[in-house]
Amino acid sequence: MSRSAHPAGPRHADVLPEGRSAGSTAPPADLNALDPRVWAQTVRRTPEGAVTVGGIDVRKLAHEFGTPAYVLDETDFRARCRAWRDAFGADADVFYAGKAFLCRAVVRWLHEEGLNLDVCSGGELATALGAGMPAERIALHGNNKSQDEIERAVGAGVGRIVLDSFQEIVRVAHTAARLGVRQRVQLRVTVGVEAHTHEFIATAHEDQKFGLALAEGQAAEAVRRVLQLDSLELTGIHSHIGSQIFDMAGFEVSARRVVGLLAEVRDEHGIELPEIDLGGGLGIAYTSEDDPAEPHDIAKALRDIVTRECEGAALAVPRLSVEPGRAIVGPTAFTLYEVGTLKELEGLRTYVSVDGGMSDNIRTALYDAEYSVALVSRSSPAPPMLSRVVGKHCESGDIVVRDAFLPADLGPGDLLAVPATGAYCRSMASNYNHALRPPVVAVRDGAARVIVRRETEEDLLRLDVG
Ligand SMILES: Cc1ncc(COP(=O)(O)O)c(C=O)c1O
Ligand SMILES: N[C@@H](CCCC[NH3+])C(=O)O
Repeated sequence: MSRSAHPAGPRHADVLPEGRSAGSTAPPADLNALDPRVWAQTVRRTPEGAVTVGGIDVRKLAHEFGTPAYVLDETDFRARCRAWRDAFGADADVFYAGKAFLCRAVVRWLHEEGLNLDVCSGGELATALGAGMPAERIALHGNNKSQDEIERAVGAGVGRIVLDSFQEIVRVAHTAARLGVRQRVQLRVTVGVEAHTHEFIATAHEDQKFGLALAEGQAAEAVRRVLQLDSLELTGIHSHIGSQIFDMAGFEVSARRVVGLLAEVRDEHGIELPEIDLGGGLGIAYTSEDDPAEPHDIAKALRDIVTRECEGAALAVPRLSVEPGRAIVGPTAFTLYEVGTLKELEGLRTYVSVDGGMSDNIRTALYDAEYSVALVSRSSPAPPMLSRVVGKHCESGDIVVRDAFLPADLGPGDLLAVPATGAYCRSMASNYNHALRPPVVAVRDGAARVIVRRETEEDLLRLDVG
C-alpha cells in the first residue's frame, strides 16, 4: 500500500488506519532512473552514467571527502524553506525542527530564508544562538528540560517555551520571575490521536511521555495554573501528533481538540489564546511508493481545518504555527557509501556491505524504515539483483536498505547512494564500534564544502580520559 498525504475529508475516528508501505516487491522498470520524489532537487544522472548533485560528480565528492558522507543539496534545502514559508504566509509561523538535523550552516540558512527554529536541548539552543538565530525566533521544547536549559532559554530571551508538565510550569515561572522577565509559553497537550506511523514516533496518544492529556483534564488544569503566574504569558496550545505521517486526518482531529480547549479556556477564563501550534510530522518519500503532499496543500488543509473549527466555536482564528523537520531537510540529502564486499545467497538475495551502516542510519533498525538505493558512480545495463544493503557493524540487524534491486554487475568500489537521509540520520548517528561519524557536505552551484566534518580517531580518544 502506498503512503499518500493528500488532504483527506473530515474524519471522526480516533484510531487512524495503518499506512505502511509494503515495499518494492518487483524490480523497477529502469534501475538507473532516479525518482525525483526521493532524490534531492539538483540530483541528475549524466549521459555518461555517473550522478551529479549541485553540478558535482559524486565520484569527485567521494574522492575529496571520503565515504560514507552525507551530501546535502543546499539549493533544495533553501527552496523547501521558502516553499514552507510562502505556503503558510505572513500570518503564520514555520519553525524548523532542529532535531531532524542541525548545525551552524543550517541555522544561517534558516535565518536567511525567514524560518524560525524549534530546539529541544541545550546543545541545539547553543547551536542556534551561536549561529546567530535571534532568540525571539526560537522555541524550546522537551519533556524534561533541565534547570540549566530553562535558565539559558529564558535568559537568552527565547520567543517561546513549550511547557510539557506541571513541574515545568513551576520551574519556568520561578526562573522567569528570578530573571525579571515575563516568558511567553505554550502548553503542549496530548489530544488522544493514534497517528498512523511507527509506534515509537507517534506522540499524541495518551499513554506516553509527552504533553498534558486533554481527556484527563490535565491540560485544562495546566491552563489554570499558568494563568495564575505573573511571570508566564500563556500564548497558546501546542499539539504534535507524531512523525512521518501521511494522513491529514490526524491533524484534523488534533486541531479540533485543540480548538475545543481554546473554547473551554474562553468559557472558563474569559480569554481567547492567540496562538495554536500543530507541530510537525509531515511524511516524506523514502521510496517511490510514498506520495507526500506539497507544503501549499498542507498549509491550505491546516488553515481550513483551524478556520472551520474556530468558526464552529465562535472563536477568532488564532495565529497558526507548524514545526516541520523531516519535510524540510529529509529529502535534501543522500548518504554516499562505497561497496566493500558482496555475498550472494543462492535463490535468496545478495548482501551488499557498505562502509557505514547503523551508526550513520539507525532508522532501518529502529523503525523498520524503508529506503531506496541506487548505484551512482556509473550506470549499468545489468539485470536487477535482489539485494540487502548492510553496514559493517557487529549486528545482523545492521541493515541500511532491507530490500532493493541493484544491478547484478555491482562490485567492490562502486558508489551507492541512499536518498532521503537528511533527517534523523546524522542527528541520530552514533559511534557504535567506534565508528567515526560521517561528514555533512553541502553542495550548491558547482561548489562543495564541509559543514560538519568527519570525526577522527583523535575526536574519539579525546573523550577517553581513563
Ligand atoms: C514537538 C515536535 N515538533 C516537531 C517535530 C518534527 O517532526 P518531523 O521531523 O516529523 O516534522 C517533532 C518530532 O517528531 C516534535 O517532537
Ligand atoms: N527520530 C524519528 C522521529 C522522531 C521525531 C522527533 N519527535 C525518526 O527518525 O523518524
